[in-house]
Amino acid sequence: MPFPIPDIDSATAVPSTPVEKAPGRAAEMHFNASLDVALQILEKQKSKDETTDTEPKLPSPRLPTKSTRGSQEPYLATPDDLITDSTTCCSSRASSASLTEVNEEQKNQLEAAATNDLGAKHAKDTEEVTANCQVRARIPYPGGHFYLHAYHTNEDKKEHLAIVFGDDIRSASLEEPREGETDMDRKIRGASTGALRRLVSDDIASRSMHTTDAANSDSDVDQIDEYSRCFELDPAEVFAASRLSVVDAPLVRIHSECFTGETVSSVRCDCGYQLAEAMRLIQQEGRGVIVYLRQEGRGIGLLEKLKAYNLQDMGHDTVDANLLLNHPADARTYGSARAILEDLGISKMRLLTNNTDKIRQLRGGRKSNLDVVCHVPMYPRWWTDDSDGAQLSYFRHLGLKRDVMSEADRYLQTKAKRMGHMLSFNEPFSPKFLTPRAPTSALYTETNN
Ligand SMILES: Nc1nc2c(ncn2[C@@H]2O[C@H](COP(=O)(O)OP(=O)(O)OP(=O)(O)O)[C@@H](O)[C@H]2O)c(=O)[nH]1
Repeated sequence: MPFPIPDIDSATAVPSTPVEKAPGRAAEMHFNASLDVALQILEKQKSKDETTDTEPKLPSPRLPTKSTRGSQEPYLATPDDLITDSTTCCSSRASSASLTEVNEEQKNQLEAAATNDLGAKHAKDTEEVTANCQVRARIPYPGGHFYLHAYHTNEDKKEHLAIVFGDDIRSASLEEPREGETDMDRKIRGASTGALRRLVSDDIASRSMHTTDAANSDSDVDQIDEYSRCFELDPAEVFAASRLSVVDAPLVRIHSECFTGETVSSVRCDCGYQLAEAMRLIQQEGRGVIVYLRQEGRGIGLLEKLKAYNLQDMGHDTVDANLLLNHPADARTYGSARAILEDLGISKMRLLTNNTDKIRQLRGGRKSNLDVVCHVPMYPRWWTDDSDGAQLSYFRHLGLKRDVMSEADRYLQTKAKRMGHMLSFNEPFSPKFLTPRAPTSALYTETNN
């Protein structure tokens, strides 16, 4: 069920403060801001320790700095380490008793650092990004097939991907002729040849298929009422959003790489589930795109994400763990995603997400002509229905009853509380908090007409 997008500027918990700076300078500012915050935290912790030493303390994490790495001697960082060694691993700079005891005030400081990060990130994302599809190949999938598109962009050196359902969604850059290439060369990279080439080129030139009116029949009134009530939205708006067709505004998911969640089925997060669910929903409609960005660990990379996991095991949530490692809470940008969607001829979309920052960034940017007409929430199915066969493997890993808050639930709760994600929770965690299940089946069957 798609939703009109609420007022995300006021709803989000992570405010956006645009910073008019060049990317390099922005990164430097981020580093300095984070360093300042870490220093302040250490100073505060030190003076607190000197004045009130009555509170019981958790054991302090002992992280080696560059000078002691390799020795068996445990080492506790001092503020001096923070200023003298800017090349040392971030975690060593932030290590102190404060890692295990981040109080409210410190949390606010970390939050402020996160805000600076977001401003810097938005400034960076105004750079013009172009995407070039290198190859397209058909991938058999239960119930049909999709086309995997591998892209190069001028933003980084990674191979970003587009998982495309629907034969009519074509990449303009892939179809462009390359100097000296034969028909066989074109076939090998998945571009069209002969008569098909002319057809596809005409199609790409007109892109007329994206302007068809919505044509679905009545939606389920009860479900619309339920959603309107739950999210305090105007039922008329919800109804209008539910009538958008797959041709007019296809389902799109912008997904960020998560090796742990997707490849080794970790249930510390909901990433693996979300990818599978997005593929299921889009395949059900028969048309849509998943842009798969190689922004592992919200852009900090797998290695740093694993360090963040260890901090989480010491009691920090995903946001604080990133900040304590001197990374932004979320380092991702969406310039490549915008460029890929534009290359695929997608101008309007229903975005599968709960993330307000993602919506804002997709709509923003200097060159963006993209229209996110509504968002389709990604509720974890295990909140509402644990009998769905499609999710069996997930539940096998999860192995939990619904009244227990899993690690993935905690991860989702942090996203809602601290990152402005549109997910609702009741406290304390109990089955009562369950949000009504998205009435996707009824709606998506209708839009298939
Ligand atoms: N740094 C860090 N990244 C994580 C962690 N858990 C998952 N990720 C990464 O988070 C990214 C997915 O982002 P999420 O915040 O879960 O979701 P989202 O894409 O922002 O929002 P939705 O569109 O609503 O799913 C992937 O790149 C994961 O690798 C973690 O604990 N720390």
